[in-house]
Amino acid sequence: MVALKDFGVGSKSIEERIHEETRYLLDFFSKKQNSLIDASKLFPKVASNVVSNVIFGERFDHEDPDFIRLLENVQFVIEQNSPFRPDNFFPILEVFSTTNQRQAAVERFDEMKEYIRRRIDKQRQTFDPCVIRNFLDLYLAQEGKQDSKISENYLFLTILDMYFAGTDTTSVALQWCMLYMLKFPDVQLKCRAEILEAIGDSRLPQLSDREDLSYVNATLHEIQRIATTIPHATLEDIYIEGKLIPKKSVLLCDLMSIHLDPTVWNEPEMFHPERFLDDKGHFLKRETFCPFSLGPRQCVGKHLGEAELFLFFTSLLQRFDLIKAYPDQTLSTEGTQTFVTLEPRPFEMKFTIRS
Ligand code: HEM
Repeated sequence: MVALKDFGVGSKSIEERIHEETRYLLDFFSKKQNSLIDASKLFPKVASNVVSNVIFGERFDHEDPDFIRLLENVQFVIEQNSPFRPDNFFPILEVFSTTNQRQAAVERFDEMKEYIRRRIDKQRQTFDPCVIRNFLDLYLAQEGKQDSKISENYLFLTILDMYFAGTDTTSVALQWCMLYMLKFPDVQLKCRAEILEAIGDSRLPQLSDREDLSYVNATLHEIQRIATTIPHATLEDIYIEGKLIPKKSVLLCDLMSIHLDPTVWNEPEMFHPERFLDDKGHFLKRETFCPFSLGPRQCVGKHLGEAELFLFFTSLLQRFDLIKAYPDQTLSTEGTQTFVTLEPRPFEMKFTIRS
């Protein structure tokens, strides 16, 4: 995980990996002009494909049966082990969970392991220790060494963790981005104007463009004030302000209490990208903005997540008008707390090539 902290693992940069997925998306939306798109179905595949690219060194076609099965298995195993299952809160309910379910989770996990094992074997044939191409190569590079830190089981669990932590969070953040652009077309116009002025439309946006896009940056930060949370478990009894938190408790950090604190933010319920701009219109960093949490256990995928949001958001606005599915469509900005993230209510939208 430490090696992955900036996800610059391998010969391809984060930017190249995200650009590969971006090109697919741009092509997909160009072909689907004026069709209704359900963002909640598309963006999980987009986000997990970037994770796939980090792990396996290449993206999958969205219809590839191996990719679909891999995602189904990841989802199934995660749901079976979720700290949010009712039987985690009320252990008595465990008597109702069937052996079949547990057995099915074990079988899915084994199937996934088998798939990853096949990929490792395939990769072994072209492996060159001097050229680390992706996460699996990192594993191959230290396989069999005496001081090796990654066992095969650790590798499987880490891959599961990456799909789990890197899919829902990024996909939900992208869905919020779309929703806010539909809801606030004036902000959408301002973002696009800034993108076209700084970059034009003959090349894809790059991470180095970030400093020239203060308003876009401010808008992304403002959208991300609607935060996501991911749980931790305590390894031992701990005391916080005299209160005992017993060993093995699942802890959630309520980031929204920081992002919506009226003593910190003026009218926190209002969508107002300008709060992240200074008097001169330059991007303004705010210490109380922490969608990736804080401290040693903050999100290890922070740089990857930020890069994905920036590159997908700017590339889509550069090419397309994001428009409501129906002119009188009402869009709620109230979220639903599902699993670990606050998701927008399902909505459809259209992408038309910029007028
Ligand atoms: C917009 C996108 C993302 C957001 C908002 C986000 C947010 C978070 C948050 C709030 C945490 C909990 C930190 C804590 O409890 O202190 C977390 C943990 C984590 N995230 Fe992310 N994340 C995003 C993308 C990603 C990506 C793309 C990956 C990797 C592929 C990733 C991997 C992880 C992992 C492995 C952890 C657990 C870290 C630990 O427990 O030490 N995240 N993330």
